[in-house]
Amino acid sequence: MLYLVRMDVDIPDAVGLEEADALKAREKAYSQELQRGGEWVGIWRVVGEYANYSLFDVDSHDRLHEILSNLPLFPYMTIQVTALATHPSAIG
Ligand SMILES: O=C(O)CC1=CCC(=O)O1
Repeated sequence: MLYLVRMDVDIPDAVGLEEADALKAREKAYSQELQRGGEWVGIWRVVGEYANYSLFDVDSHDRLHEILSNLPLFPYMTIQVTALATHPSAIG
């Protein structure tokens, strides 16, 4: 099942630079592990924003929720999920 996910990140100043850097490093490692495993198909920066669009290929809504809710930056994100179905004009 394919999902297009937009993540907007807003880390409050109260978190502090050191903690924010640690969270970002954990986020990167977590993301890259899931990319290597094939569930996180790709990630793109939204130009000019602290946000990304990501494509996930996972078995269930529950699995996507598990992945997203375990993101180290999850407490500081607004997340929008769009489930994708096959378009009738798609050739592949
Ligand atoms: O920087 C972001 O957009 C947040 C993020 C999600 C996965 C990752 O590595 O960074």
